[in-house]
Amino acid sequence: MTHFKTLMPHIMKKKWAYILGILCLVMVDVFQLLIPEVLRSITNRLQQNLLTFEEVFLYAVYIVLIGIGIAFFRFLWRLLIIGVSRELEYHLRNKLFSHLLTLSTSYYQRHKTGDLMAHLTNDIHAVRMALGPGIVAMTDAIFLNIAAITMMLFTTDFRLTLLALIPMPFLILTMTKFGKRIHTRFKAIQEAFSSITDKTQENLAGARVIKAYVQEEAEMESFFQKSQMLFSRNMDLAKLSGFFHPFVQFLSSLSFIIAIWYGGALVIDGSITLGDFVAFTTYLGLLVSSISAVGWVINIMQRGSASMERINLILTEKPEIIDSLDAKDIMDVDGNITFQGVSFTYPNSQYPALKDFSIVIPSGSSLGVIGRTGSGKTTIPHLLLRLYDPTEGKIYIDDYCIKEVSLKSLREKIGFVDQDSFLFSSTIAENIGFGVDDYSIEEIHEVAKTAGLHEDIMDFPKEYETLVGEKGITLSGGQRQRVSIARALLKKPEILILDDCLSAVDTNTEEKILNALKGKTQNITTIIIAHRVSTLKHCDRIIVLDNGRILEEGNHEALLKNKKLYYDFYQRQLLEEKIQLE
Ligand SMILES: Nc1ncnc2c1ncn2[C@@H]1O[C@H](COP(=O)(O)OP(=O)(O)OP(=O)(O)O)[C@@H](O)[C@H]1O
Repeated sequence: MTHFKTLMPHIMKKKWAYILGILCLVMVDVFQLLIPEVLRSITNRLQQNLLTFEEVFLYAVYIVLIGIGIAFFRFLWRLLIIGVSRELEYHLRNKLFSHLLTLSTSYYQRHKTGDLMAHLTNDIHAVRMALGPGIVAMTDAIFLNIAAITMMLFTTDFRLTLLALIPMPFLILTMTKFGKRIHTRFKAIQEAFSSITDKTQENLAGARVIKAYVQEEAEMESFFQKSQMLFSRNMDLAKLSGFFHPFVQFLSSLSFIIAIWYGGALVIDGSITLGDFVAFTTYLGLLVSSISAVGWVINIMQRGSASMERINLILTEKPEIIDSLDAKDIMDVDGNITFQGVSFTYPNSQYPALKDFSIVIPSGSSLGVIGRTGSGKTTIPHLLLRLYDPTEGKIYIDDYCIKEVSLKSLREKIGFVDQDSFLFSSTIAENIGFGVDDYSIEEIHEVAKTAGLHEDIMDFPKEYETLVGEKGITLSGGQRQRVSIARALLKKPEILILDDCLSAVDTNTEEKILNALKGKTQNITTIIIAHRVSTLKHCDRIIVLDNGRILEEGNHEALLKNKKLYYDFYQRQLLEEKIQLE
């Protein structure tokens, strides 16, 4: 139960709803405990042949009133306790989601999406079940058990009560023993569920690749294996529960056997009345059902606790990249960028992605970055945005060391178009406006025009209101890239970084976009990362990266004269263009 500590502040805020709910629950139990007393009276009056029609009517009224009382208080406790559990679920879901968004990029590298989705669905559900229905069943079990035993002891016969209670310690022992095993098996189910959610998520996201590589059967096979694993773990739990519940019922029925055998004898020898016997067995019924519910309570609490433990693991995870204690906001900046002896190795990687990398990019200038794949190009914006912190060295924007400024203000200054061109499943206008609070449709049109996208959009049936499917699936690769460029421009950033985001457009369109961008980005420091020389040739300065180091630098003409790697890239591009023309 210690795992629920995380929710204590929220639980304390709702303590009155819980207390009132529990009082209502106790009222329901009190009404339930009145029923055996009514039955005792009726049976005694019947046995003595004293029951009149008026009395029968009166007893019927009592039963109806008890029913109304039960219904009324049951409605109230449901509203209060289940209501609170829903609120706690709501807070936990929001807390977990907000926390997940604060975690650093490296966290997502270590954890799978499906796993996190499972936390957000199954685990939160299990916690809610523990804090709502679990609390209800626990209160019921405690109150009804104590009250039923007290009533049995004091209103019938204490020897009969003690005898009927003999199986109860065995019942409790069985339930505690099984509880632990249920906990372990439930945890195993949750893990298998995470794994299958992850597989599903990955396969649906990669549906096109799977089809293109005719991997449907292989993927199905691997999915079936995971599904089989989930099934067999569920079966393990079902087997345990399947044995557990009947066994609990068997132990409880022993109490009835004792009650009928010894209680019957007491009625025959006149020590107790028939009414006492009927009331006693009704109390025993209440007792047994609430003790059996203890099994369910243990089960549900164990599940909730296992889930809360998993959720706590995420909640206690500290983001690696955070604001320093005295972080200040970057105010107006010119956009000078300085990398000073920066080295960086990705977590889980053995090789540095950047080695002793130093460069000064003056404000308003453009820097082209080219290099073989894996040479460290994308790592430059990753470090500048503080998605990761360098292992060595420092990065400055103007005179601000980026580690000493607030992440929010740093990232607000930078417009980054990454290779993935990730789009959300909303309209084109909303995708362009993502991250900007206040924009007009005219501004959206303007940035779309600069990104060479406006005409394409106007051909869509709903123009800017066209819904792009999940991840922009209804747009072409080039259109997705241009939506991402427009999104970055709308931010009006001081620094603009385009990471290989023109690779899916032809060289003519690329030329047009670059020209339009040039007009709009004169005062913006621009970093353009590309594989094609054509994308970079107009940059003020170009660097060629190799193995995380600068191999060459200069402008297009100077680099061509060098006749090194840049020249090779250029020749290759010319050759590719020639082949395409033929
Ligand atoms: N998240 C990561 N975790 C571990 N290693 C990484 C990660 N991202 C990149 N790397 C490694 O760091 C090195 C530099 O990667 P980077 O993405 O900067 O290269 P790049 O030049 O942009 O490549 P490309 O042209 O293919 O985009 C590569 O060896 C790559 O394998």
